[in-house]
Formats: sequence, C-alpha cells, structure tokens
Amino acid sequence: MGAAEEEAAAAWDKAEAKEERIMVSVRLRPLNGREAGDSCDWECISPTTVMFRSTVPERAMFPTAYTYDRVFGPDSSTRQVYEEGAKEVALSVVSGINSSIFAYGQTSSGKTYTMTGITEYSVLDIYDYIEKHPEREFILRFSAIEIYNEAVRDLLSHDTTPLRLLDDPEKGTTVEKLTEETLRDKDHLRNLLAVCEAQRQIGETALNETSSRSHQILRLTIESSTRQYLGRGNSSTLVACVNFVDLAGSERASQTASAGVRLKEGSHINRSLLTLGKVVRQLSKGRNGHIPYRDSKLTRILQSSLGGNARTAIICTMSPARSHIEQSRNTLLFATCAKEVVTNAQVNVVMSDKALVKHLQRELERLQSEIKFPAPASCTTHAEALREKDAQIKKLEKQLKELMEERDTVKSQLDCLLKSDCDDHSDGRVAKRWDEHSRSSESFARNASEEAFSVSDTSGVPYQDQDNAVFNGSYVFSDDRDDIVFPVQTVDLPEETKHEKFMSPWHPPSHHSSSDCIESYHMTEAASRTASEVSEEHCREVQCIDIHEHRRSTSHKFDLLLPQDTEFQTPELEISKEAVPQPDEDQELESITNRMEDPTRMCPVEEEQQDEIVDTCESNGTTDNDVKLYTCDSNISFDIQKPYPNGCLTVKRCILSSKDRALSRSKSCRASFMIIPNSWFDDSEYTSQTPPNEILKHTPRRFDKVRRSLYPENDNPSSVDRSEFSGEVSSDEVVKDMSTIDEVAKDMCPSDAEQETLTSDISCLTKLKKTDSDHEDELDEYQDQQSIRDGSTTLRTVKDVGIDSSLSASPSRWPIDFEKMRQEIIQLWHECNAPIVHRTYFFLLFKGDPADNIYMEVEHRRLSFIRRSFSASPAGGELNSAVVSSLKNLRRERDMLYKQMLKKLTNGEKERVYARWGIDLSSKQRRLQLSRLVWTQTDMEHIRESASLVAKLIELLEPAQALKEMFGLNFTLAPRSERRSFGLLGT
Ligand SMILES: Nc1ncnc2c1ncn2[C@@H]1O[C@H](COP(=O)(O)OP(=O)(O)OP(=O)(O)O)[C@@H](O)[C@H]1O
Repeated sequence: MGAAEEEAAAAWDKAEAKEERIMVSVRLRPLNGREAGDSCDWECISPTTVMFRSTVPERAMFPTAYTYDRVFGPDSSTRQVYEEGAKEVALSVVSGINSSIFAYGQTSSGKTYTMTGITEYSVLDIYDYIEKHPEREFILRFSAIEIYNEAVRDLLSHDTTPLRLLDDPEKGTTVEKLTEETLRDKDHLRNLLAVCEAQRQIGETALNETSSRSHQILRLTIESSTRQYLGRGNSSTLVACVNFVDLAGSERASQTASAGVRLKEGSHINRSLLTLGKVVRQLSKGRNGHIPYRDSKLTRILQSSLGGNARTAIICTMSPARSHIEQSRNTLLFATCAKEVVTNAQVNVVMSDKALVKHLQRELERLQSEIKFPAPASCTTHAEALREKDAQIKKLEKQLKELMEERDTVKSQLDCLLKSDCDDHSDGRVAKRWDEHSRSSESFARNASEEAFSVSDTSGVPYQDQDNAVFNGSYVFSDDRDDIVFPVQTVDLPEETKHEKFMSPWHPPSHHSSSDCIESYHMTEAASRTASEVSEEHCREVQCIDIHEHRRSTSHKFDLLLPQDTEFQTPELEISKEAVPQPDEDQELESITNRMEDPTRMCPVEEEQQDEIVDTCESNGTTDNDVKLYTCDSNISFDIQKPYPNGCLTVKRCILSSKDRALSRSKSCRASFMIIPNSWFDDSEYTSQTPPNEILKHTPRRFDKVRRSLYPENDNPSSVDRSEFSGEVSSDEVVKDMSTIDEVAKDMCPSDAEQETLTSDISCLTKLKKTDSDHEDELDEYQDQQSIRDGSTTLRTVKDVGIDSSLSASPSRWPIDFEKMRQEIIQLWHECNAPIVHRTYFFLLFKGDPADNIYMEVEHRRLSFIRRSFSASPAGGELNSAVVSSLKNLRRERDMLYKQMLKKLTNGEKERVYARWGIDLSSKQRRLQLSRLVWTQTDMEHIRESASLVAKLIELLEPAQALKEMFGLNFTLAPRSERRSFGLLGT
C-alpha cells in the first residue's frame, strides 16, 4: 500500500465518532454604567464555580453555587476566555472535526463583546497552524448569515432577500444560494468580518445601545490534504467547519423598554431562543425521542452543532447586577442543561476512490482474520453472557411462578365469592328472571359478580362510599326517592369484605353511614376525601413526577403501591415552571419529593393548605388555574409574606409529559399547564415578583359555562372576561399570526414560555411509560428468553398497550393508535370494574383528537395499574377487597341507573330502549334488566349504545363542555373544599 493510501486509511480509522459533552463556560462581565447603582450579586469563587451572594432573604431558597467547565469573573480578559473556554474546540476544525462556539446570554451581557474576540483569536490561531504545516494544503472558505425575525440573510451579500433552508441528506440543513468566499489570507477574512459587522442588524434598547437584534453565524470551512499526494487520485482530504455563533440576547420587553420594531424583534429572538432551550434540554436528557430542531431556523441550522457531529463550546455571558437576577438564573439553567448534552464529533475525511478501496480491503482482511482466529477473550465473554442470561431466566421463572400462585389465590377467592352469590340468588326472583332472558354468559357473569356485592338501598346494609366519586367525583346523580325498592337481597359477604377495608381503586373506603349515602347519589368531589386519598395512592404514578434518579431510591411509599419486585423507575415530576432539573431549586425539589413520598403528610394538613390556596387563587381571580394548581404538590410553597401571595402560581406543578408535540397543543391540556414562566427556564422569582394583574393576564381560557359550573360563586356577570387578557396563544396561532403587532404583544407575553413548558414537560411520559413497562416487561422478557432457549421462532409481539406507539407515532398514525388504545381502555374498564359514569364520560369526551393522547395514555396507565393491583395482590387480602369493592360500587351505579330510568325516560322512550336492547316488553323488571346490561360487553356497538343511554340517564353535560382535565393528571390531589364540588348534572 502506498503512503498516500496508508495516510488515508489512518485518517479513516481516526474518523470514528467520539462522544463528548459540550464544554460550557460562564463569563461574568463587570457592572456597566447603567447598572451603577445596582449591587453585584455574583462572584466567581473558583475557576469552575460561580456563586450567588444572597443578601435578600427570600433568595435563600435557591441554590447559590453553580459549577461549569470554566467560569470567568469580571476581571478575566477575552483572551483568557478564549484560551480556556474555546480554543481547543475551535481548533479542532484543522483536524477535520466540526466545531462550534456559541455565546448565549441575556441582552447586554457581553455576547458580542466575547464572540468578536474569540473569532479573532481563533482565526489567528488557525492561520498560525496553517503556517506551521506547510506540508498540507489548506483551502479556507467563509460564509456568514444572520437570522433576523426568523428570516435568514446572507451577510456577505447586499441582497437582503431571505434565503431558504434546504435539507441535504448528506450535509444536513444548508442555506440556499449562500455566498461562500474562498479566503486568500488572514486579511481577506478580516475584511469579510468587518462587512458582516456592518451588515448585521443592530438596534438600541434600554439595556444596550448596540444590541444585536439577530443571531449571527459565521462559518469557516477548512479543507486540507497532504500536498505530496494531491492530484494523484489516491489521497484523502479532511473537511470541517467551525461556526462562531453570536446569539441575540434573551430579553424582557419590560426591561428593554421595547416597542414597535424592537418588540417584534424581541419576540422572534425569544422564540428562537426558546426553541434552542428546548432542544438543549431535550438533548440533555439523551437523544431519544423527538428533538424539536425544526421548530426554528436557528436550531435547524445548528442541528449538527447541537448533539451531532461537532465539538461544541458554549460561553454563557451574564451581568452580575441584581436587577438581572432572573435572566442570569435562566442563563445559568441553560448552561446547566447544555453541560449534559453529548455530541459525537468525528474526523470528516473525504477519500478518493482508490483510497477508499484500499481501506475497505484492509477492513475485510481484519474481519477475516477475526473469524479465523477468534480471540479467547471473546469466548469468555460469551460464556459469561450466557451464564448471566441463565441466571436471569431462573429469576424470571421464579417470579412467574410466584405471580401465577398469587393469581390462582385471588382467582379462587373470587370464585368463592361468585359461587356464594349465585347460591344466594338461586332462589331470588331477579336471578330467575334473569335466567329467563338468557343473557350472554359474559354479561351474566359480570352482573352476577356485581350482584354478589350488591346491597339494597333499603336493606340497611351500609352503602359504602356512595359519595365517593372517583376521577374528580365528576358524576352526580339525582336520587329518585319514589323509586321502587330493589328486589335485591343482602348478601353475606366474607368477614373481611364487611369491614371498611374496601380498597377499590375506583371507590375507596369511607366512613359514611348508609343514611348519608342514601340521602343522595350526588357524588360530589368535595365528599371524596377518602376516595382521593386512595386514588392518590393508585394514581400517584401518573402524577408526572420528574424526580431525578438520585431521588428515586427514597420512594418507599410509592413503591408499596406496586407489585413486589417491581423495578420501579420513578416517573418524572415536572416541578415548577421548568421541566429541567434546576440547580437552584434542588433543595425545594428534594423536600417536595420527600413530602410526596410521605403519604402521611399529604393528608388533612396539606389539604387545608390547598384549600387556602384555592381560596387565594380564586380571590385573586385566578380560578382558571385551579384545576392544575393543586394537583401535584400538596405541600405547596405558599408564602403569604410574599408581596403577591398568589400561591397558586408558586405551587409546584406536576405535568405529564410526552414526546408528542401535538400534545403540547392540546387546548384541553392547557388549562392544566398555566403557570406562565417568563422564559423557558423561568424560575419562581417571577411568580413572587409578578403582580396579580400580571397573573390574571395569563390565566387560561376556559369555557365560561364550565367555569361557572365549577365555581358558581365566581360567576359574576360583571367580572371581566379574563380570557380576553389571556396571554394564551396556541402554538399554531403563534406560528401563523406572528406578523401583527397584537400578536407580537402576545409573543412577548410569556405564553411562549408556556408553550415551552407544556411541550418540554412532555418528555416525562417517556419515563412514565418505561416505569409502566418495566414490570410488565418482566413477563415478556421471560417469555422471550424462554422461546430463545427452546429454539422457538416465536417473535416477540409488539407491546400492545398502544402507549409507546402512540407517542412516537406520526399524526397520520394517530387514528389507528387511538382506536387501538381506546379498545384497550374499554377492555381495561371492563376488567377493572371501572365506574359506568366514568366510562361514559370518557368515551364521549375523547373521540380521537390527537391532543387527547395524553388523557388516553393516563387512563390506560391508570387502568393497567389497577388491573395489576387486582391480580397481583401480595396476600390476597386488601386487593381482593378492592375487587369486591369495585364490583359493589358498579352494582350501586346500576341501581342508580335503574332509578334514573324512571325519572329520565318517558314510557315511549323506555319501550324503544327495551326493544333496542332486546328486552322482552312483556317481561318483568325490564328496567332492572336494562340497568344490568349496559356496559357489560366490549364491542363498540354495545359501548356506544351504553354510553349514549347512560349519558341520557345522567344528563351528561355536552362533552365539549366537560373538563378533559378531570381525566388527566390532576384528579388525585384535588382539594376537597365544598367550593370545588361540582355536579355535572347540574342538580
Ligand atoms: N467582559 C466585559 N468587560 C467589559 N465590558 C463588557 C464586557 N462584556 C460586555 N461589555 C460591554 O457591555 C456592553 C454590551 O455588550 P454586548 O453588546 O457584547 O452585549 P450582548 O450580550 O451582545 O447584547 P445584545 O444581546 O443586546 O446584543 C458593550 O458596551 C460591551 O463593551
């Protein structure tokens, strides 16, 4: 092999991608003239740590020290910043590795100041390197763009026409018709840099006279080959580029005092930075899932620099002034996330055909020799792997056996109960008539089991939890006092089930007496304290808790809810307005986590606090946030000492996440996610500083009618329609209508950040799914391994829960996924004895809107969990009771429907319904028969019929008016004040 090929092959070998993290530095500039009276709150206490010197008491709650690869204080020169924070990365370009240097920070924090210096020093060093390597030939090309108001402009051309972005399968995103100058020398480059500076959009704001109003990307592409082999057709060329990115500064309209053009610029700047933030945050969690590169031109162009084939250094600039504390924290939070992003830089070699053939030959030889002489080490590795697998199989076999035993125990107990019920009914009138009609075996079996736990409302046997509604207690029925007495007998339940230890996930225990319960079928949410407590337990896993790994080990209480040996990965808790771990909120998060893990602390005391907060919210006119606000943290940090005690906004939120962007646009979700951050990383200072009218301004819209039904006391006709002031803008709207001034004003509102929060929180679902699947997968895994061992060719079937697929699915797949998931949910309702009214509501409410994915998923998870609880009881005691209780409650609901029929259906209607349901008009107890038939099967026609009948009987609200949220994330910790009681039947 010739030397040229050797060299090419060696270069090729080196081309293997290398993972490394983004290098992140922070530069603190000195206070400037505008900040003269301000105090300097930040200090670099070491070469890697910057510290907040807190003198303000309420700041004490934030972490004070932030550590990065390097931090530079006000005394550091740009040269030093370059040498220690950027040089190594920048100079990678001469070795064929792409690189990017970014400056990120608040407006006037010194980005341009820093980047100008760094670009200059880099250019000097690159030319220096070139001079020292005369054996190589270098070709340098330069291009420059700015992104101004989401339009890409060529800075080397006087033509200001926006340029299009193109997707190149090999090169990634490229800019069409971009001028690329081949450089003659250093001076040529200097001139071009001066041209760029002159062309760039600069404007004066209150914070910076020469504020860059655009993102600027200067790109230097370097090609190099060994001179000796040039032109021989067997050489290799290294090609790489370095980007110098001076981002526009994030800004708050109020601080920059911008209006008109500046305001519009600001909104574009903030939006693209928001997307950048999202991308970085998403990348910081790993590259799985959707990274929204395409949401802005900036991120599209920089895609390879962010988590791709490039080495990247980010210099975050900040002002030390107290007046910029909020923005400084946001910058540091961005930096914290950026630190976690991993890139995969590799040497980019362009080989001649000859060199490529040689390289491939070498590779072939190597592989052949590996096959011939396998390394002994690999044998050991295989043997070890086999041993490990064997051990794993054994473990899974054991678990399977245990699970099967448990299942058998539960089954036999259930059988016993069913049998005793059948016996009791064998001489009963109902059973006889029932038999006469020869119902399907399935529906009969179900009803029989329900019958087993039925109690007559005149029997004297206490009704249990009549008023314990589940899922926000969203259904309310009118009791028909004149109704006939049920011909149902009291059944002797096993001792344990007589006690108040019913643990139905749908109808948890309470201590209400029968008389209370018979009084009314009004299942108000307010009355569901105990229900909520148990529901909390069952549903805490969907409380979207972005708790980070290191906190997971402490989730003992939560673990108790899961079947034994469940390897539980705590779902993410999206706390506060950021979806990312916030170093400055770690302590608080920790305490929230602890409190959430301690159910004893989630009970009455906290409930009172919640109620207080609801009161406060409402009195501040922020009731719209209520639905969300008391959802996840019953220990809300509510400090009435704060200037604006909008506790509702300081409440740490808990938001389910998803990768699905469509979800972020769900209007129905929005009401839940309405704490408006002032940036993508917003922190709670904002909330403590934001005056009430500010909050009011951003309260979400909600159907007035529903709001009135929820909060009748707030239904003041003279009150201002808050939605008019809402900063809420759907992302669609945002994209479409950014051009008008009004929209610009909206953009400047934190609704962008809200969008961001909403979308960013989405990732939490991924972990939730994982948690869910962890346990279920054990069985699958066992079966897989078993089939592998048996030599069976059985393919592992795709997990049929539909969750995974729906999340990653493209919108076009959604209808299929939706149908699939809906069918599964129906089946799960059936198996979990879900309340009929709940099923009806859910079925009618969620009809396939992609934005409802999250609700579907939550429902699916909840049901899966309940089903597991039903079948995986450790001792068969409590959970057996749960089954009993759920059946009993189901039966009670049927009784209620039976009564409602008398009230709600005319004779003619009844006859039509009986005919439709195949009930013999000459038979007796037709109403009873019908009430026992609805929701007993899982085929779609039956479901539709059932839902429509039940809806009529309970006078269901228009589905569009019902709150989807109640099926979502926040039903468990809902406050239990009377104020929140709502009867959807409007009784
Ligand atoms: N480290 C520093 N030392 C001294 N002066 C600085 C430093 N950093 C910035 N400055 C000064 O602060 C002012 C604002 O800096 P610069 O324009 O670089 O900010 P910026 O972050 O690019 O702002 P914008 O985003 O609005 O463009 C300039 O006058 C600059 O000279």
